[in-house]
Amino acid sequence: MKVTVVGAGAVGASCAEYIAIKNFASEVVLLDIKEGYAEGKAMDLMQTASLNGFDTKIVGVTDDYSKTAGSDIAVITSGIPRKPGMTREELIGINAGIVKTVSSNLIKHSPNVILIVVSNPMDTMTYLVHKSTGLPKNRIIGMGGALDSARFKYRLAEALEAPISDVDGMVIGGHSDTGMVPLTRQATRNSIPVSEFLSNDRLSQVAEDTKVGGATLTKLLGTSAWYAPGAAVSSLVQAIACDQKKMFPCSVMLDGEYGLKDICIGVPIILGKNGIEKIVTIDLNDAEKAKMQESAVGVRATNDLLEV
Ligand SMILES: NC(=O)c1ccc[n+]([C@@H]2O[C@H](COP(=O)([O-])OP(=O)(O)OC[C@H]3O[C@@H](n4cnc5c(N)ncnc54)[C@H](O)[C@@H]3O)[C@@H](O)[C@H]2O)c1
Ligand SMILES: O=C(O)C[C@H](O)C(=O)O
Repeated sequence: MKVTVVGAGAVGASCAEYIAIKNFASEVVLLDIKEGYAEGKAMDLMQTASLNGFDTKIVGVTDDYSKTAGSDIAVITSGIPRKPGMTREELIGINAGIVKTVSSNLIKHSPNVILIVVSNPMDTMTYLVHKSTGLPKNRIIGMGGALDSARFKYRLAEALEAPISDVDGMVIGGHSDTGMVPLTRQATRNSIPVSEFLSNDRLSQVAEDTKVGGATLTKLLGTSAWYAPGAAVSSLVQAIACDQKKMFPCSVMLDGEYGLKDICIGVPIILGKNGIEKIVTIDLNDAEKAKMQESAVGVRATNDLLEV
């Protein structure tokens, strides 16, 4: 199993590290445009192999796509991150051009590749990859919901004063400060609805903290987060590589599901060796449906800024 990660910055390197530590891939190619940068990150990571006990070979290259040839899965993290006070949507001007070029280069050398889009604004970048590459829709997956759901579980566990392993929950909708839809009604602690333990106000607070999870970290760090994003991407890569048929909310092209068409937005999917094995439709109540539609309006407004 060969995996390419484009962008050897914070998220790309973290993602490569988690993939290696999980030890399911034979090779990870890390590619960056900055001369020597990916080579340096790859060498540093390889020097952790004997300490962390993995056999995955990590190779770094500077903008040489021939080294990515035959990749089964490629992750696109190239582009700029936001600074405190910015929205993800403000990154579109620079990142759209980068994501378009990178996805085209990847496909030239790996025609059967499954692409995972991470660069922000992620839902719109995923849409752009669909429109510019024409790849079958099962092979283009945007990563956002897996991360947002991990943050939701963190906030739920905090509110419940429970271990995170007791908690389950999912975030659907757009990967933006206002567009996320944390499914508080369906969240559970050991299969018991969390509403049995938390007041409506506390649950609303959990949802709001989840939605601004990325912005909160950006304010603290001066740039956006990388550990949880890297771990989330590595989980998606593993689900595909190991044909796990696991469910994650991901940004995928919809064709009528959830009443939406011609948009990439976060919904639950089953991930396996073919990429998207299935889009899962869950029963939402009227309030949740309205939030999803509102989220879609936001994503479409950003899509409208694309020149495709
Ligand atoms: N979807 C998500 O959940 C999620 C989570 C975290 C970060 N992000 C996004 O991921 C992106 C990367 O974040 P980061 O913190 O790793 O940024 P970073 O600046 O640390 O790394 C980005 C890297 O991309 C490289 N790059 C730029 N143009 C390139 C090109 N044409 N080809 C190859 N490499 C190129 C840069 O040299 C840099 O090393 C940002 O857009 C950020 O907003 C998304
Ligand atoms: O917040 C960001 O800009 C990066 C990423 O989308 C995140 O949620 O951490």
